[in-house]
Amino acid sequence: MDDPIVARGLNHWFGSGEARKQALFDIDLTVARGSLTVLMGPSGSGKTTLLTLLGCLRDVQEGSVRLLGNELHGATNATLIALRRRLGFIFQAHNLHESLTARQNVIMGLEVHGKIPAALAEQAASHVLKLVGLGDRLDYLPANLSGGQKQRVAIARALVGNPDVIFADEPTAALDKETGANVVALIKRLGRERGTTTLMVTHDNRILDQADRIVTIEDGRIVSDRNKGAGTDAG
Ligand SMILES: Nc1ncnc2c1ncn2[C@@H]1O[C@H](COP(=O)(O)OP(=O)(O)OP(=O)(O)O)[C@@H](O)[C@H]1O
Repeated sequence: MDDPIVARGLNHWFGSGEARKQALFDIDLTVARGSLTVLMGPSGSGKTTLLTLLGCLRDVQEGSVRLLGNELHGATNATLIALRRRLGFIFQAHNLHESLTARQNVIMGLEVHGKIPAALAEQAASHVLKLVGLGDRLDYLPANLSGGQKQRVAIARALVGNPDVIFADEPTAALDKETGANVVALIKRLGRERGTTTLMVTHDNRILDQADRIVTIEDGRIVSDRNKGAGTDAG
């Protein structure tokens, strides 16, 4: 099977004219199916820019990104929309709907898949909320949840649609030790059992220990690529 993420000669700029600044330089990266890859590096090094480019949240300006077999450079809107349905995003700003309960927020993660019978959607949402340790908070509103609990709702929402690829930006920052470990264990299990591929920006040591691979970016360039598991290789 094709590698789910293949970037070649990826360059990216922000701004225009005199203010134009290059954020990524000639990035080559191949990510193996089912692996957990961590992106790390100093603030401003380009981690989020790379994550959002690979996750089709930003247009590719120069170079190639093949995501799940589809070229993103010049891709049509229809292709991008279809692809996004196969992705799960966990970002720090959890963007939960304040008027919806935890379970209803997670059900929102299924809506991109079209109409799903309500009972089935509720069952799926309850199941993932239990997996992230919120089985006793299904009907709570975000206002009545802690920061870490809200983050877990956002994680459940990203996972409920069985994404092929998960893109995560510091997903465990607001979590206590045990919950953070549980979330990573869940991501690892999805990788093993379903071949879910995860690319994650983090400095969390608990995750670095568990990662298959650690890619370090500095000043928009990959400066180190450490393969801890088998089967993955630098692009
Ligand atoms: N929308 C933008 N407009 C202009 N410059 C930007 C924009 N987004 C990012 N940059 C610049 O691109 C570079 C890379 O930023 P990026 O957010 O990818 O870094 P990062 O490694 O994710 O940083 P952090 O760890 O602080 O989140 C930085 O110099 C940043 O200032």
